[in-house]
Amino acid sequence: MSAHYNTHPSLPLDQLELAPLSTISWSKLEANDPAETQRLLDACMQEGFFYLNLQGTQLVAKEYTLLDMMKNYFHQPHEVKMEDHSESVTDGCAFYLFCLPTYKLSDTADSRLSAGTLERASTLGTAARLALQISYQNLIEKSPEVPGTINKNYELVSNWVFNSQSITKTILSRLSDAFELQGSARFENNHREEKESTTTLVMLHYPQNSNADCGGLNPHTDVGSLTLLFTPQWGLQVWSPTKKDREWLWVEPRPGHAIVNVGDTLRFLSGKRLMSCVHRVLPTSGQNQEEDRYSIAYLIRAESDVTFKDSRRTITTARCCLEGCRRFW
Ligand SMILES: O=C(O)CCC(=O)C(=O)O
Ligand SMILES: [Fe+2]
Repeated sequence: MSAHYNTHPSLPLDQLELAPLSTISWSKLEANDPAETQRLLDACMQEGFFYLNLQGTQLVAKEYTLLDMMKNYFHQPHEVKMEDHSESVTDGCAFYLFCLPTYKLSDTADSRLSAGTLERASTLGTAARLALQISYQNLIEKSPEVPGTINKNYELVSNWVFNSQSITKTILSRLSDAFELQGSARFENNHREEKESTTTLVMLHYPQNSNADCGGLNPHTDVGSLTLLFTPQWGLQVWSPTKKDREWLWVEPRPGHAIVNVGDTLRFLSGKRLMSCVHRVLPTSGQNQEEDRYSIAYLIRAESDVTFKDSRRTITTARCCLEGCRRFW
């Protein structure tokens, strides 16, 4: 099954410079191993990106089943997909064209990029990628807007969301421990399931043959708290925050592992001690998307009312942060 996705058309794999990301063990984190918590903290402070070894978990067991569901969905005729179209990008359950909320580069990210790399951001209006998404809240409330495909695969999708929620909440809790945070200051206590938030599962399709102007995903930091990403395919790059000569490094897809990154909200909630690293997706040949690419991103976001100081030291909320980003694009 995985062979259908695990290709890498014309990338010279032996010549790619890979991001040297740490690998964190989920089983050790779950068992509350103090050394693993320290390694997690180091990864989130230095790179803001790490591999999470999830071998043996339900997410790894079901990854290709979910990818196959996505593949079947996205291969339907345009008119069929448009039945699930919705203008809303934050309220969840939308299939939408050309309007994925790729996030405004935060000021902190901005200063880490050269003008050259920012240029790609301006091509965003014609982006070719498509997304099927469902918010945590709409899913558990079984909102009437839940797209048919998700309703038909409710058990698969809801188990994916619950597992992703539990894993990302545990990571937040370990980071709170590492910072010795107490009570309402603890990160996980700002991400309570019963409170309103825009926590969302986004299933992405980068169509074959989209070219460099509209393919991929422009450089950005994620606006939320943590992103738990699964993809068996190449394309993701991170802007190295540590290398002196600052360059784009490829993130190798690793079977059995998710790629986790810190978003701006968690960066600000941590008083900027955690890093939200700039990343992007390139069409596989650099010019052209040589094959359909699929990725699954679980975006855990703080409760909409949670306040924090942004990079201008202005007090803002997770909700305003997201709305600002949508206006920007
Ligand atoms: O598709 C990918 O590999 C990355 C997606 C991403 O960066 C995002 O959804 O914010
Ligand atoms: Fe992202």
